[in-house]
Amino acid sequence: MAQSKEERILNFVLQNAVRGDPQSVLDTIDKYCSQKEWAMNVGDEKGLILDKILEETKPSVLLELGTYCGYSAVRIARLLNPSARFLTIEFNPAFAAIARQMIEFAGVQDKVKILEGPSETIIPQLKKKHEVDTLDFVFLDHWKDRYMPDTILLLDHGLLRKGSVILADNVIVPGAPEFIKYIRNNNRFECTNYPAHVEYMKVKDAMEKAVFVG
Ligand SMILES: CCc1ncnc2c1ncn2[C@@H]1O[C@H](/C=C/CNC(=O)c2cc(-c3ccc(F)cc3)cc(O)c2O)[C@@H](O)[C@H]1O
Ligand SMILES: [Mg+2]
Repeated sequence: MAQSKEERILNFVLQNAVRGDPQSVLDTIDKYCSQKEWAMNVGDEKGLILDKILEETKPSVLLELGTYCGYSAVRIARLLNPSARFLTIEFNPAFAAIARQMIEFAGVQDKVKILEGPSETIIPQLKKKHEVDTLDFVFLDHWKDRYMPDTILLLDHGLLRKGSVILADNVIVPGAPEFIKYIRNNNRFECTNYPAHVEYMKVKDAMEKAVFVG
């Protein structure tokens, strides 16, 4: 069976990165995706914005929507303290399998748990089935038309508390206009925009941080 792009990225990492070294996994994915095949990883420029916000927030309980190949899961997990709990939701089984191998190769498997399935099904299960009380940090990087409904779902299920940080990728390209309209006009969130570029391209993009004020 012909290999998928995602399998090619994973194999390039397995053959070129250093096992147990998350930074080498990130650098190797970025090298492959900037030189050989573009892929929708958050990348290093927006990744550094993500790193800075994580270091400011120091979250203990985190959720990511849209694992894909696991680049941002590795990026986030490498900065967490051992007691932190990080859940990432992915509904494509092939991508989840690749991400699992990527996370294990990077050596961060003890900090990340991949939950396979659609976010709208899993979010309502987080409290009872996954023993989550509230989330300190949420990274939105899945289908862009899901950012708003899933944010509302998080609110409806009492998963946000005063100070919870939501960080959304791609608010310019591909764009998440209804999410931006919703979150910037909702006085329960304080929003900050972080201009950047689409990963591995010169096209302008941005990330949006929304802090829940309770
Ligand atoms: C049902 C809810 C739900 N539940 C669970 N998992 C879900 C899900 N909905 C989606 N997934 C998974 O998330 C990932 C999708 C991510 C979608 N991301 C972009 O489309 C994107 C595009 C560009 C770009 C494309 C073309 C350009 F020209 C420029 C930029 C750049 C970026 O950074 C981008 O993130 C996949 O793994 C899905 O399986
Ligand atoms: Mg993205």
